Amino acid sequence: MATIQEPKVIIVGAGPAGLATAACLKKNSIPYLLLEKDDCYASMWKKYSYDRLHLHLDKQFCQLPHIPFPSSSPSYIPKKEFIQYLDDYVSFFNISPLYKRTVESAVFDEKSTRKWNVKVRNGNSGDVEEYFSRFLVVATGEASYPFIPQVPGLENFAGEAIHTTKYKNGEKFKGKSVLVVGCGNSGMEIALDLANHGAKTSIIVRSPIHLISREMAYLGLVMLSKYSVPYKLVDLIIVMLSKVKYGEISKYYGVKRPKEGPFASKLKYGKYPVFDVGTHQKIKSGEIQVLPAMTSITGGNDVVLENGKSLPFDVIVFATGFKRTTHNWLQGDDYLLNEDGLPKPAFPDHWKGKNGLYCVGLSRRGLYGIAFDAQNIATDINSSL
Ligand SMILES: Cc1cc2nc3c(=O)[nH]c(=O)nc-3n(C[C@H](O)[C@H](O)[C@H](O)COP(=O)(O)OP(=O)(O)OC[C@H]3O[C@@H](n4cnc5c(N)ncnc54)[C@H](O)[C@@H]3O)c2cc1C
Ligand SMILES: NC(=O)C1=CN([C@@H]2O[C@H](COP(=O)(O)OP(=O)(O)OC[C@H]3O[C@@H](n4cnc5c(N)ncnc54)[C@H](OP(=O)(O)O)[C@@H]3O)[C@@H](O)[C@H]2O)C=CC1
Ligand SMILES: O=C(O)C(=O)Cc1c[nH]c2ccccc12
Repeated sequence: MATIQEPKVIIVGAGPAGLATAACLKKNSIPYLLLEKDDCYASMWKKYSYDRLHLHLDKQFCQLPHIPFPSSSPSYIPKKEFIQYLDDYVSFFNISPLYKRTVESAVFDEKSTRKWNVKVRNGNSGDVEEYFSRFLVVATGEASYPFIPQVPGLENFAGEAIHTTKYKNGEKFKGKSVLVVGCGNSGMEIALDLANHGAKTSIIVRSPIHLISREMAYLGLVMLSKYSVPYKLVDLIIVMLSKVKYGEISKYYGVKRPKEGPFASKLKYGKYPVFDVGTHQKIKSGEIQVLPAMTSITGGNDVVLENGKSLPFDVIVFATGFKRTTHNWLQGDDYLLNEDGLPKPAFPDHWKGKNGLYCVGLSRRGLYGIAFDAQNIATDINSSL
């Protein structure tokens, strides 16, 4: 029986960030343990996202360390093909997460030689297991907890109310009156999918938004990553291109663009620009109705809006994003992560905490940011051994 080396590193979360970190540690022959609460890796992609999802950045900005996408892949990778890429990645690096293991506490013990003490609920047996390591990597994602706002009367809504993580496609909603709450990339693309499937679709837009094309995002990222063009100038160019293509958006959305540019808004406030993949045309044509914020639900199916109007719906899809729950289990970290589970240190030093604590995939730079973080973490741990 091979002796199981005590892991030098415990990685929490087997999404793309945890997988990338595992691969980079493996490249440095550093033993790790990868803990995952679900029954598979990349569950957000495999189980909790909708059918028509594509990577909305060019593939060169979405690959994980050491393995490029096949040259035959399209620029914007469909979900199924991205999952295949992850499957190949896991096989190549022989990554074996420990599944159904929810980390319930991680405590740093200065006096112990083993430093991080991680308690885990085994989803199969219900038992609490204990693991120890010198280093701990938080890879639990920006989108680890589906957020549904507290809407007065929601508990009595007579129709169906779901979060985007439960939405696959619009087939079963044909002919139904569906309200999408939230106009981020999930909400805008799901509204398009619903309209394409014959649902009577409305979407709530309550805050300023940036509407850009995938090509504009590509131009922005190339300017930033390859030519180090200052953010402010990139944002100025992107907003100008957006105005040329989409005009004054308040005419259709009832809101203006934010004062700060798309890249600045994303990095400072986590407000992502909306990549238009066809929704704008349906909003312009009136096929998708834009509504103001909702205030409550009354009388079974009626949604009350902030303009005082009340409209009946059969279905509500909450495209209201995600929160993090790191603060529920990570103890003793007063440096790296804030109450919202995001890094306090500014980029590019956001991935390294104290006492051997690291985070990966929390820099609001998507898969591109994951590759950056994972390689830095493995290099830093390697230099500490
Ligand atoms: C719908 C959607 C589309 C996206 N599209 C893109 C895109 O096109 N391009 C791009 O660059 N980025 C995109 N992103 C952003 C993000 O970069 C990627 O989704 C990527 O999957 C993030 O990977 P991750 O590993 O950081 O997080 P996740 O994929 O969320 O993985 C985190 C893992 O941690 C596990 N976990 C959480 N808490 C615990 C715990 N306490 N114990 C054990 N395990 C735990 C979860 O089960 C999960 O498997 C998208 C995000 C979403 C939600
Ligand atoms: N590759 C792709 O094609 C896709 C990528 N993504 C990515 O996944 C991540 C998550 O995106 P997404 O799921 O859209 O979540 P986001 O957090 O990006 O968007 C949430 C939206 O919900 C709105 N909202 C929240 N609460 C309310 C409320 N009470 N009433 C009305 N609106 C509300 C927010 O508006 P407000 O600003 O007013 O709070 C915001 O517009 C992002 O990084 C995104 O870029 C998502 C889908 C597709
Ligand atoms: O899609 C996401 O969640 C991402 O964070 C991908 C991403 C990386 N850099 C960006 C710049 C503008 C918009 C999205 C992204």
